[in-house]
Amino acid sequence: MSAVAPLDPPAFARAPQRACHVHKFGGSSLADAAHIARLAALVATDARLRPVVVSAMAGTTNALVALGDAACAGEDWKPGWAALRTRHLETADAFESDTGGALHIALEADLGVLARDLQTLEAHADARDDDATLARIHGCGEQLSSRLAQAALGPEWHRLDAREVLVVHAAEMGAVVDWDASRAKLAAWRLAHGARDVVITGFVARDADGRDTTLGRNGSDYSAAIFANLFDADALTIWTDVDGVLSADPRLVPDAVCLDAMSYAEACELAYFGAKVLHPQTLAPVQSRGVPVRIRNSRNPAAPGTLIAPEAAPAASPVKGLSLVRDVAVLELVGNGLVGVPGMAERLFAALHGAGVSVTMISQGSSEHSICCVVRAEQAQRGHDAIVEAFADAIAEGQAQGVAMTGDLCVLAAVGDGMVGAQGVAARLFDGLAQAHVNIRAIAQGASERNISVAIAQDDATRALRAAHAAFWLSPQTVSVGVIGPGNVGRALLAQLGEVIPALRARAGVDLRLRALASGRRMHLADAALDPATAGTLLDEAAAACDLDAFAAHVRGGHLPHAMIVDCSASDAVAAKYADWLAAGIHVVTPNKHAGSGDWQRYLRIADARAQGASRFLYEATVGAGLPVIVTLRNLLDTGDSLHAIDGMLSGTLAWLFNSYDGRRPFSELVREAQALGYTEPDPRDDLSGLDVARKLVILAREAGRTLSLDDVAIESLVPEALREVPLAVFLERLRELDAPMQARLEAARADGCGLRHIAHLGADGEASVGVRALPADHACMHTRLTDNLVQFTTARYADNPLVVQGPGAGPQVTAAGVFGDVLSIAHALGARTGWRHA
Ligand SMILES: NC(=O)C1=CN([C@@H]2O[C@H](COP(=O)(O)OP(=O)(O)OC[C@H]3O[C@@H](n4cnc5c(N)ncnc54)[C@H](O)[C@@H]3O)[C@@H](O)[C@H]2O)C=CC1
Ligand SMILES: N[C@@H](CC=O)C(=O)O
Repeated sequence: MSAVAPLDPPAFARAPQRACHVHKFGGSSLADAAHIARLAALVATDARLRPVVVSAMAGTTNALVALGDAACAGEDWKPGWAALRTRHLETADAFESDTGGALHIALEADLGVLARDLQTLEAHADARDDDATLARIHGCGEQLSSRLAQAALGPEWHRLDAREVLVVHAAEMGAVVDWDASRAKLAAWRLAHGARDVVITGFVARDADGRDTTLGRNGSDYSAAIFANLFDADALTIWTDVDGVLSADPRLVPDAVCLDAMSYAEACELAYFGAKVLHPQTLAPVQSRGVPVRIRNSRNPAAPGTLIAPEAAPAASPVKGLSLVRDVAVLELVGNGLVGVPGMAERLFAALHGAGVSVTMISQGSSEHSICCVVRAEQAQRGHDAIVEAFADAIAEGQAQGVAMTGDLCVLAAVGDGMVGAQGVAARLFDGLAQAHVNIRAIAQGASERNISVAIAQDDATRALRAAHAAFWLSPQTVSVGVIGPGNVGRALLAQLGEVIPALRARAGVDLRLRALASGRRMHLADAALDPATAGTLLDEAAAACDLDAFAAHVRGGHLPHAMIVDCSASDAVAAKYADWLAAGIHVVTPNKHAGSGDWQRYLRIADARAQGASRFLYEATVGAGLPVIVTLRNLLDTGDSLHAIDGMLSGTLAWLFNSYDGRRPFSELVREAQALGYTEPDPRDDLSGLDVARKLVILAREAGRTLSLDDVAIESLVPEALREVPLAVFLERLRELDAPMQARLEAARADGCGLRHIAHLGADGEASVGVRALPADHACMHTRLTDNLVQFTTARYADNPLVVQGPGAGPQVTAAGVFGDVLSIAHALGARTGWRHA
């Protein structure tokens, strides 16, 4: 009997009439009659010899295990048996017309055997020790499903009960195939049945004494690989319900990608580390012959799937997949007396072996002061006690300090052939985990370099997996974005994002993903990226009530490396959240002036929070909309200049009003038009009262290091006293009350040869004022157009001829562009990350 698949099978078994392609269908591909019919259609197009290996119908094996347990416990198994019977017979109805009743008869016969076995277990306690009976019960699902598949495939197809040919024996590491015996039996079977296509039961086999057995849970994949070897197949396709092998568990990592190809070694590493690629044993029978295995989706046959072959072409990322083993514990033997003493490791692992404890990961520092290993949580106490016993003498004599056991851990493994000889891969992994604030408890990498494993707290598992995935598969400039306030500016920003995001991703690697949107009343949170162009429609009555904390938690808590909130509201309540968001590592961008000009203590808290969260707060659009006003001032100061004064026009609305107002149209009519054009604040009184300009002046003064507050600004308001406190709607109704005073003011200015402009001034001594001024025709501010802002910086360097920034200072499009500019300058700065290269 040979444990390893022989490379040279007997000649009679090696003489295929035509090329051979083994197909294996899992339970999900046999869920019902429609699936089974699809199975038949999928193999129909294959011109090669087609051995088809089937699992039981989805859920059947679990049901059979439960029936066996019930019978052993003397419980009533009949309702469960009847349900299985009904399911299979009803499925058979879809195919029965083709087989003239034979199918039902055959199924009833299998179900009869099942019932008899269950009865035996129920009635005879001593029969419960008979593994063969249980194996027959557990493997009954494949008997039934193979009959259904055969009926769907057609009368020219054979059916092979694998127990007739497959001989195995149980071993510590699972079922071992007796290749010579199996090959001889299959050859005899084929001689008797001809070289026709054949449906084969997966999972089941017999031992050398002819007793029924199984290949263990998920053994159908193993069956398929064994038959691919026995049939000398050129290819094996495993049909399942996913498009192929993914880079990580998609339930935990929404960005997991389907891999085109991987090597046998990579597939084995991932399988051992919990990724549901293939049963760990599966590859051995095909590996010895170099048979390529393709994992495909029977529900989406158009997808090419994942090819597993001896070698895989290098991929973009050196790491091919990430997997998690949950519920593990670290056992650590510590002792000064262990240093340099041969045999300590041997004693420890012998103790674990003796206790039947399997070791998942091993790590020992070169100091030899401690040895630690990771074991399954349910075996941890047993392992701990075994090590304590094995080292009882050393512990008693003080040479070993004892054995520490740390539970609630999991192991995250990064796997890939591309890691071999590559520098910087571990750095990238650890950097990703550090950015996600994940603490690493133990590290292991074998000399094969195909696998780096880290033990981490179980609570960190999802965050760690996402961070590691992002580190290898996502651009470092991938940002989870939440937008607040889809009004004039917010809507324009969403439209601009919608137009530019694809090009940004392709050209610059900047991957902005809109995952949350909120108005004052509603919010919509999404895991996958929303289309910014249409996202506004999601804030209908069905959307959730707006909760800014939940909003921020969602934006931050995603699977993406960075988070950013763009506040396009004019709300002080939203601005009050910035410090918390920044401290939590969320970048904030806004045209909202409340934070920059509001309470001084809050302003200071925001500055502290930026440092605490290593996050950025940009607000260029708060002054001059899309104009580079704040950045100009910052550059002047950062390069050592000192500010003397700021003068000019800081309101787009008031600029447009006074540029347009010549007395022919009432002032109130122009105010309504400015509002309709999106120039005004949500409440136009903020503009007319001078408050909006005062806010901008405070923002600039603070940028220059001054502790100015709104109360320090002398503000002239254009809003009559009687209209200052009334509701907005009433104010708008009574807007005409502005007309007479404004007409009088214009006429007085004209009488002096002047025109009207709204002017802001910040002086060297901190004096600040905003209000309407009558200016001569040759004044620079009289040569502005439409919504032009004109900001004049008088500084030490620009003392005689001030530096001027001029251009449109209001309007949704230009403001949104200013906001977008801030978003991009943050995203671009996120670029640098540890690279890798091959030695
Ligand atoms: N319109 C312009 O030309 C410029 C505007 N800005 C600033 O941009 C911001 C937005 O201006 P507009 O779009 O014109 O105003 P808008 O009134 O059209 O839009 C404001 C949006 O904020 C939302 N909102 C209000 N309170 C909220 C809250 N508590 N939580 C969440 N969302 C809330 C509203 O539902 C609305 O969607 C303001 O802060 C404004 O000062 C800055 C520069 C120029
Ligand atoms: N309403 C403001 C908009 C920009 O801050 C203005 O008119 O300037």
